Amino acid sequence: MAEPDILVNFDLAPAANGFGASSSINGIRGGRWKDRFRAKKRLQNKRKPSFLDADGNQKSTNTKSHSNQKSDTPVGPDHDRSSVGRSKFGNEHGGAPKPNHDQPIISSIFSSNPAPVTKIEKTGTEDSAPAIPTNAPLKDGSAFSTMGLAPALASHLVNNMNISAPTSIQQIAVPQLISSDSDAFIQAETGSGKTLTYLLPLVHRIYTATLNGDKLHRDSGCFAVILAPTRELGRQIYTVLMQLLSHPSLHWLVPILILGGEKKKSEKARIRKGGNILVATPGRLADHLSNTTSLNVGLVKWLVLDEGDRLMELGFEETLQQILTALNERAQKGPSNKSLANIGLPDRRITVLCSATMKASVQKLGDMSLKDALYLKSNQKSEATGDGSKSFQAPAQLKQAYIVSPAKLRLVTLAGILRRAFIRKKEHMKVIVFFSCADSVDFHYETFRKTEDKEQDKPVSDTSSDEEQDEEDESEETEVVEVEKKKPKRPSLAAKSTAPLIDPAVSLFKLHGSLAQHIRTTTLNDFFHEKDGAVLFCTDVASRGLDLPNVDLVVQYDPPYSQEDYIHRIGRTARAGRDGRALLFLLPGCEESYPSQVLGEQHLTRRLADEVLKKGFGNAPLPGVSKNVDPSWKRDFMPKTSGAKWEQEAIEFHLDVERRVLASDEFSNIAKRAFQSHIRAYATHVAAEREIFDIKQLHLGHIAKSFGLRERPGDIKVPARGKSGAVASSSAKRKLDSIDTNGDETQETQDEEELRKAAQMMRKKMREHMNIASEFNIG
Ligand SMILES: Nc1ncnc2c1ncn2[C@@H]1O[C@H](COP(=O)(O)OP(=O)(O)OP(=O)(O)O)[C@@H](O)[C@H]1O
Repeated sequence: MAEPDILVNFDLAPAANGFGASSSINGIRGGRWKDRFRAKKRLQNKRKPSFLDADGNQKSTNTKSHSNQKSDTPVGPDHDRSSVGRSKFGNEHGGAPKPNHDQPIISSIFSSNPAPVTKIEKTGTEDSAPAIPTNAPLKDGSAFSTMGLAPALASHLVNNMNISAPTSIQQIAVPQLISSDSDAFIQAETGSGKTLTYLLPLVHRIYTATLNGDKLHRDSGCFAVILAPTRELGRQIYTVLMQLLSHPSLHWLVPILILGGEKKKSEKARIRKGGNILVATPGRLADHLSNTTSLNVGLVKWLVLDEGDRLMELGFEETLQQILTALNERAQKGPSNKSLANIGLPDRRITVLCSATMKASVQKLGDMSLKDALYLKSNQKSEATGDGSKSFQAPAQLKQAYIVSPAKLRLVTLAGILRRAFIRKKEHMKVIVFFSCADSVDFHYETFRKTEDKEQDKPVSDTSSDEEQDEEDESEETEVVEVEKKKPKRPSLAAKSTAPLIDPAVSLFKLHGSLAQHIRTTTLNDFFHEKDGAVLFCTDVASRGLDLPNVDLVVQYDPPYSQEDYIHRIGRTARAGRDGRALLFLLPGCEESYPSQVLGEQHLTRRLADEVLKKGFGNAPLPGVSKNVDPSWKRDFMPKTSGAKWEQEAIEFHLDVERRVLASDEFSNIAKRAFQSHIRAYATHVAAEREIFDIKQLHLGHIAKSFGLRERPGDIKVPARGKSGAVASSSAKRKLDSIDTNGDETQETQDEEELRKAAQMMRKKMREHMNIASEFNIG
């Protein structure tokens, strides 16, 4: 955990006069923990009591004047202090102050914010002309009918699927995969139609094989296996496959979908009936290969590994190896149906690996599964790079931007962006916002849906984990696509609400790996079909492969964990030649180097935080924000600002969230969990990026503020999961306490060596926390 900040946030006696500090220690306010650490040491040596300012910064007590103090705690001494949430810093009688950790920290979101460290050279506007799309269907006269596809299939695409011309990768790869029996690695931009790129050749070849030989049936055997890393992606591939197979000449070809989280019994029944193309997640397929004798894979001629790098990242390497071994063993026994030999299917099993990005894990998977593979790559040139040679290029028409927002302004900035987005364009518009962890998704969902209406959707229960890890759980009432069609109508189980704080007409959804599978499925389905404006708050569970229509904007509220994740997240917009915008949130300071150091190949423009807030809050009053905030609150806690309407509106918005957190144990617990998980997730950035996402630079007080929390970070008691309302003493808090009170760790020296050791120790502790994967709810 981010103990460094806690070093100064703990166990420091408040000042005799809560408003008495005119300056921070040695002029240091906020800033790096190291500086505050040193300041604290110096102060301890002088044995002077000190206290925290409203932002969790340390203040000395040796001055009574507060004339120079920036109005962080705009609370006058004569104000009534009895209300919940009022500041009670100080001791009116001037006696020795006692630490009072029960008191919340009240501060303005607009004060004490660190300024950006980089110069603003070029700012972006939302209205500049889009570049020529690089993942669009070709307009050079290319047609599916000239690519070697069976005429029935080519006309089916045009007439029934509304797909008239191939994309660049389709034009390159489809003919090669039709004519060659080589393995292949397909790499092309997000949204460039890779799914059809591998489905078309294999469906074509199975189809033409049946023209040459006996009619095949669903129980003739399985010819192709397609593996997807997530259930959502598996379902999506299955849907595209169903559309392709809906052609009358292909009705006999039966696809089967087998996914983690689904009922194994019903899957077994479907496998027994037979199917020719299997779409699966790896864990569940491996399970069936071991336990379902009726699964006939002796004839498998294609193995497709979609989102190959993600399959590896999720730890499926061993499972994939098992699958490959099982397929090899059964193939060696020869086709189980002799009459199928020599009908035109490939002699050997073809493996196709697919990804929008190329990284070491994909290469490893390639080494494991491919032999003399063709490397099939889109040759669409990006204006940005000119030669199309970059391996991490986003579609050229996708407008990428970033915003440097101080921690305390993050929440209102997000609100401003979302409001603005729907003021500009309402109908059909969809926005996806990525968060680092499930708890943060939950908090922001609760924040923006702002229900005081008890009838509104209840919090959804957390019953299953991300991806496939909970595949053994058969207790869930989940259905596969075939069954869904027959279900009687019932109220949707989607994690969906209205979003009055954005726009009353906008629907808000949330998606993460801790939601039960049936809720995930329904949520995605409802978001997909939403006709009006919609916002999806999600984790990276929605970053790969998902093809959701009309997504105009992708916001990365928390930065991604790798360059590849960045590309995949933003790739949820600007698909198949459409426009799209992406916005990345960064904190002032070392994070500002992220675009140049990590995303060098991308072209991000910078948007100004002030501009965003002005646009989001400057027009109409927020419809959902309570205007019944106690006027004395406003008097006490709304600092003197420039007086601009947008500032006042933003402050009202934030105060309203804080008020709701204070007023509800349930919401407060959600906020605390989110804060804790957010910090922990932050510490999991890859080692190479740790200087950019440096946990030691985080100002925990400010981060807590962005979760509507007023407690000092070290006083935040994170409730035990699952026991609503019950607040358990968090282990994190104990550990943090021990850092502050353990003399071995804090008393001795002020020199650099000591500091270095402290930093090392804290990093180690962080890693220990991080290893307890279940403790923080990422996914
Ligand atoms: N030739 C085409 N013309 C128009 N639309 C197409 C064409 N091919 C595919 N599409 C559409 O483009 C969208 C993206 O396709 P797909 O999901 O296969 O992309 P992808 O390259 O796999 O993306 P990602 O890398 O994000 O997984 C889908 O809506 C699909 O229907």
